Amino acid sequence: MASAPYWIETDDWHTAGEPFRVVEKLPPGFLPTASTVAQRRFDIIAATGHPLDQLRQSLCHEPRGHADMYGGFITPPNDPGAAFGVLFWHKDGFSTACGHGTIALGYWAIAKGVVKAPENGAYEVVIDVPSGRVAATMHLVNGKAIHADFINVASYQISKGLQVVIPSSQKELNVDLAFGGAVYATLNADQVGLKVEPKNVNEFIKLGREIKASLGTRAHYGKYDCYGVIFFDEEGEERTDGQDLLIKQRNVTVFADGQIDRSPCGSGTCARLAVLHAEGRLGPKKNTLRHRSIIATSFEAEILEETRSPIVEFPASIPRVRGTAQLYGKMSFYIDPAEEIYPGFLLR
Ligand SMILES: O=C(O)[C@H]1NCC[C@@H]1O
Repeated sequence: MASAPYWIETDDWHTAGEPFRVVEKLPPGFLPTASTVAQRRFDIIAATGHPLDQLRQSLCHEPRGHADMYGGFITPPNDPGAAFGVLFWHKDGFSTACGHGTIALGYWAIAKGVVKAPENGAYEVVIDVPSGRVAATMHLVNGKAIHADFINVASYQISKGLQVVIPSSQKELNVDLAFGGAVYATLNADQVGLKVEPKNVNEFIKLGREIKASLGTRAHYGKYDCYGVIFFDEEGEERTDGQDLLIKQRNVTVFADGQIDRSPCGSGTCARLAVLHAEGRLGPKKNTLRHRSIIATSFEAEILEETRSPIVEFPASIPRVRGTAQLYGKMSFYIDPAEEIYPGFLLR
C-alpha cells in the first residue's frame, strides 16, 4: 500500500483565516474499517506509520503545507443520521474537535452538492466528528451560503484556577480548564503581560507550550488530553437592547504543539462560552460573545440551551458559533513515497 506514486485532490477553504484542506476521496485501503469516526481516529493513532497518518503529513507538512496547516479526511458517517464523518488533522496528529473546520465543511458540502440544501433559509449539515455529532447550520440566500452556525457537543468548564508555574520565568499563573469537544486551558493574557496581537505570536507559542507542559496530566480529562491554551483579552461590553449584553473578547489559541489558530477557534470559543457561563456572564439565549482572533477576524457565539453537566460544580450547554468560510483553491497533489523528503518536513 502506498508504495506507488499517487495523486490526491483537495478543496482548500479558510474560515476566518484558518486553513481547512478537505480531502473527499482517499486511496483504496487507507481508511480504517471501524464503524465510527472516533474509533477510526484511535486506530490510526495506535498504528505505527498508518497510511492515513502518512497522507496527513504529506498534505500538512512542507512542501505541500506548513506548520500551521489544518485539514480533514471525509469518511462515512457513524449512521445515516449524519451526512458524513470527518477525521480532523493538524501538524501533530488527529484532533477530536474543530469548529472552524465544521464551518468550512458546511460550505463545502453545499458547494459540492454533497447535501441538497434549499435556495433560501436554513439547512443543517450534520457531521460525525471524533468528539460526537455536530452540525453546521447553513443560512442560504439565493443558493449562496451567507454564514454557518457551528452547533457543538455539550461544552462545560472542568476546573477553575489551576496553578501553573512557567519554567522560563518562574511566574505563577492561574488557568481554567474547559471542554468544547477538546480540552482547553484558558487565561487572561494580562496574566502574562501581553496583548493578543500578531507581534506577540512567538511569545504566545512559547507560553502555550510551557503552560501545557506545566499542567501535565492535571489537564487530562477522560480520554482527552490538553489540546490547546487560550489567551484572551477583554475588549469591553455593549448593551445591544434593553436586556442583552454583547461581551467582546479577543483570543489567540495555541493548540497541539505550538500551532496558532488564525480564526477565533470554534471549539475554543465553545470552551470560552462555558467559562463565561460558569461565571454567570452568559446563559441560554442570554448575552452574546463577539470573539476576535489574533488576525482580527471574528465569530459570534451564544449558548442555545443548558444540558446535563458531567461536572457537578459547573453548568453545561450546547453552544452555537457563527462564522463564514471561503474557498481559496483546489489542489491536485502528487505524492511519491520514494521521494527523498517523503512524507514531508517541518522546520518548527
Ligand atoms: O476551530 C477549531 O475548533 C479548531 N481550529 C484550530 C484548532 C481547533 O481544532
